[in-house]
Amino acid sequence: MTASLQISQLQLGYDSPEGLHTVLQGFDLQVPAGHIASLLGPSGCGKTSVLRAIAGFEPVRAGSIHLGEVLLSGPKVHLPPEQRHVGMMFQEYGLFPHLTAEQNVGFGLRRMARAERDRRVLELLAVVGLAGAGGKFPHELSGGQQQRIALARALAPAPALLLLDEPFSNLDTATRERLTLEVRDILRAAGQTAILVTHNAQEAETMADQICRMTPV
Ligand SMILES: Nc1ncnc2c1ncn2[C@@H]1O[C@H](COP(=O)(O)OP(=O)(O)OP(=O)(O)O)[C@@H](O)[C@H]1O
Repeated sequence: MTASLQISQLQLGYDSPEGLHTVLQGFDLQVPAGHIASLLGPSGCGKTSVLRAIAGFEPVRAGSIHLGEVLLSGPKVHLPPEQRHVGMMFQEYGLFPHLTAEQNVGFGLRRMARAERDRRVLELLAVVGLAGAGGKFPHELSGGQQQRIALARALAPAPALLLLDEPFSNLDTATRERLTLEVRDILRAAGQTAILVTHNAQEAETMADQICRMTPV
């Protein structure tokens, strides 16, 4: 079930030989359930680090991350990534090349009963407008189609929150603009809470209900 996100006074950093390299400090973000938020800012300001922290791949140095009522990360709390109900979609599509489109979409549903999984995969392929492409391999699909399959795969387990890290940056301008609108409509129709990372202001304005402008610390 889709959920709200609350990030309070988040601090993130990396250990270096000179000590802690702080990337982010006192960062707050509230995203109501069903909203699309965008993190917008120049390279290196910490956008990807915030997503990694939400997904559970980065420890938080201070502050907290709640998804609905659940504390994902906080002082002495770190829920493992697989227990967070957070989905992800990245710029490299990340599709498995040896699996068909429908096998890719069904990848996160392996624990479901076969019939239910098949039904969900067909439903998601239809949602992203690729109902007839389930048997194709990634190399038989265009970049835009691959990205739509990646979106279907990310949505299939019905994550509470979907993270999108520059998902359109490898695409040509026309495909990128079309897909931005399509993905926005799909997320809105699903009532999916989502966070989009981008350094493209126009993309952020097209997709998002709210924009969080970030600057390097
Ligand atoms: N694993 C790591 N170890 C050390 N430093 C890191 C690591 N990952 C990121 N950083 C540093 O953290 C800062 C923020 O990086 P991050 O990737 O979050 O920025 P970004 O805003 O997403 O940038 P971009 O738009 O280029 O992807 C940068 O200074 C980067 O060098």
